[in-house]
Amino acid sequence: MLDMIQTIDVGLVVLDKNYQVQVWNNFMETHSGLRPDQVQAKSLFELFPDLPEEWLRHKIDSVFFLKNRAFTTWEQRPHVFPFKNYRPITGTVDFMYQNITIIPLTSLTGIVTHISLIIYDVTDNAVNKLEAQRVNQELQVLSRTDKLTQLYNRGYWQDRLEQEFNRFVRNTSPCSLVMFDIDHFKKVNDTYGHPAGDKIISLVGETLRKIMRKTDIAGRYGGEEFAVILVDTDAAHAQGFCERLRTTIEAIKPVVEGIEIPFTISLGIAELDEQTASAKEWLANTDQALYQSKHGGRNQTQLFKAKS
Ligand SMILES: Nc1nc2c(ncn2[C@@H]2O[C@H](COP(=O)(O)OP(=O)(O)OP(=O)(O)O)[C@@H](O)[C@H]2O)c(=O)[nH]1
Repeated sequence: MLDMIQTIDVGLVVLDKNYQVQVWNNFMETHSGLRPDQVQAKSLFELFPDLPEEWLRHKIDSVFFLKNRAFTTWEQRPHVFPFKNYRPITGTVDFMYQNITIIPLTSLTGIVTHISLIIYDVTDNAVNKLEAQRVNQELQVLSRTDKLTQLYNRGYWQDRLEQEFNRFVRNTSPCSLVMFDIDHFKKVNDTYGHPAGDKIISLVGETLRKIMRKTDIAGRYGGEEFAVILVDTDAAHAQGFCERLRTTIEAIKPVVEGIEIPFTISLGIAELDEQTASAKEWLANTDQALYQSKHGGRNQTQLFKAKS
């Protein structure tokens, strides 16, 4: 029995009521560097001052008291014992991830005199799961990002528009929607080529990201059309934002492959109000304001006004 306990590939520690070590198997010796005779009858917390003492005492005490098993997982606490990780495949992490089971050891008279800690090395599982989570998160970001501008793509942005509309219905803090479009962009493509056009689109995305607030929700709505939800912003402040964006873009005069390509944008704004029945209507109102800017001579901002 003792031979078996010594050679199994999990850690086994038996503690008495004073947290003093009674059994310390090979696994524990190998990973801690402490021989059984060095730990025998010594308090676990003196041997390992870095252990999460209060938390572990609480767990162990409840096993003594309730006579039930307790478990801790690496998701709650990556490791309890600070053992180094030597596994070849998951060698990128420094510490061994651990799951621990705490088992009450009952005497013939039914009293819990000792508890046993079983320590499982779950580094491979943990690292694989963390890696899968990281990749999923990355995929999620990629699936909602427009490659050229690093803004949200149309699909994701439209979901956010619906969300903001529903939020407004609940708490009515002001919210404005801006749509804008690069003026005479067909001419830019036709004159300087599609790659130059792409550079201009990406430059607009970059400028927008610099000017907007972190809480604003910006997307590339179409080819050379952009949309921004200005959270907590009324029409007057949205107008200030639009003019800042418009004049900044007008002043850029980018040079693409040695040629200066000045360009401008036209913008439309609609502040959300109680008369707006849906996100779709909000978008249509904003588009109408943008249309007025185009027809008013471009390079300007127009505000949607509901017909009275
Ligand atoms: N380079 C590039 N061009 C695009 C992209 N998406 C759409 N376009 C082009 O954008 C142009 C849009 O042209 P129009 O809708 O006629 O509008 P416009 O020329 O900007 O004129 P106004 O909007 O009326 O000022 C078309 O030539 C499209 O081919 C893109 O991703 N890259």
